[in-house]
Amino acid sequence: MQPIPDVNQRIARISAHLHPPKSQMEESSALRRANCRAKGGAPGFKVAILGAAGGIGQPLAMLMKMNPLVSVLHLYDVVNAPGVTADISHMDTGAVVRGFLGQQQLEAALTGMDLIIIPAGVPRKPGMTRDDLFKINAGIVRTLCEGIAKCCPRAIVNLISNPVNSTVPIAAEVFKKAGTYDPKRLLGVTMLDVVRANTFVAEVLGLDPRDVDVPVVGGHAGVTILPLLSQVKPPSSFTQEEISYLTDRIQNGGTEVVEAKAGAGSATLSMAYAAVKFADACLRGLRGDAGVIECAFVSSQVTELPFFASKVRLGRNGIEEVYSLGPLNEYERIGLEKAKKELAGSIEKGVSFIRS
Ligand SMILES: NC(=O)C1=CN([C@@H]2O[C@H](COP(=O)(O)OP(=O)(O)OC[C@H]3O[C@@H](n4cnc5c(N)ncnc54)[C@H](O)[C@@H]3O)[C@@H](O)[C@H]2O)C=CC1
Ligand SMILES: O=C([O-])CC(=O)C(=O)O
Repeated sequence: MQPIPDVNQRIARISAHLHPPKSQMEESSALRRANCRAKGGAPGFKVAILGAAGGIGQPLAMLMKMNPLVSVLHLYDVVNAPGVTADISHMDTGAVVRGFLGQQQLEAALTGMDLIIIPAGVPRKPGMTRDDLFKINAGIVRTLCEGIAKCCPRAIVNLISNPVNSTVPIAAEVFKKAGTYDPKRLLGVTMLDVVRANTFVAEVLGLDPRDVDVPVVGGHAGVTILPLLSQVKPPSSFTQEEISYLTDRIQNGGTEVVEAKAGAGSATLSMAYAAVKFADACLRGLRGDAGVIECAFVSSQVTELPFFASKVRLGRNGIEEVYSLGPLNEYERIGLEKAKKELAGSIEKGVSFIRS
């Protein structure tokens, strides 16, 4: 049982809350309250979301607040972070929530974190490719990663901002430049491709999606998204028509949502779900759980390309093992060649953004 604080201590605490020092007065009341409630020593991991007020960021923050592995949740954005923080902080779950607004609070948001999740940046509108986002998102990712290199270089980074095929190489180059790069700790989030593949394959097979596991390799844009239907669990066979339909639907799942939202953005809710599924796997790995395996876009020797998405085993140091692709059929081998060709250009574009 917690010891009951004596009356003087309680009055002092209430007084500090009502009359905070000037620096705290200048912060929003949401930040002040979250700070008052900080528990410090609670078990669990410290997680920061960068871009927490956005379409993905908000449901992601809500779901991470519900995750029992999280003890501290930092919500950073360049707009509306105090509002989202005040809102999320009222949920009666364990994690202590703190908000951080604007570049001048980035370092405070990052310091001490175990896991950083980055959904910051602009989304697509109909007619755009993910690569069309490079112009704006490349600079955003660079700035945020410079902060990570300075304040929490040992944190695991889950990068969601598009184009993932280029933003992950950008992050790697920023970390290399700062002398902090650890390829085991940088993961591009491709989980939504797996989530979609499980859903669409389950629909075709008449199964519960929770019982289906589809490896999706390559990258996270169009033909670089390569579902390996020959390796679906439970083992299943498909007609050529089903294979063409499923491959096309999985590769264009993002565009399906962008078009349905008709200018109001891209996938946010399914992405938040996928991001939490992936972050939870990273945290279970950090905790030391055995056999945590998910697909992600990572530094890789599986092909001749420096980055590639495939199954990885997550552990106390981030990525413990990157798995090879396993046996591919002829259709998948052709798909792999197409994927590699496009990926090579996207990776190079990211690398040269920092080097040149
Ligand atoms: N990897 C994946 O599977 C997926 C990736 N995405 C990508 O995620 C990104 C975010 O998408 P949405 O949340 O829908 O966009 P959004 O526009 O709703 O939210 C983005 C948030 O980032 C914030 N932001 C902008 N610059 C920032 C900076 N310098 N520092 C911190 N925060 C900053 C904005 O203020 C905004 O709150 C997009 O690039 C999108 O393409 C989206 C879906 C799936
Ligand atoms: O399609 C987009 O622009 C967003 C995204 O990456 C996805 O939903 O897979």
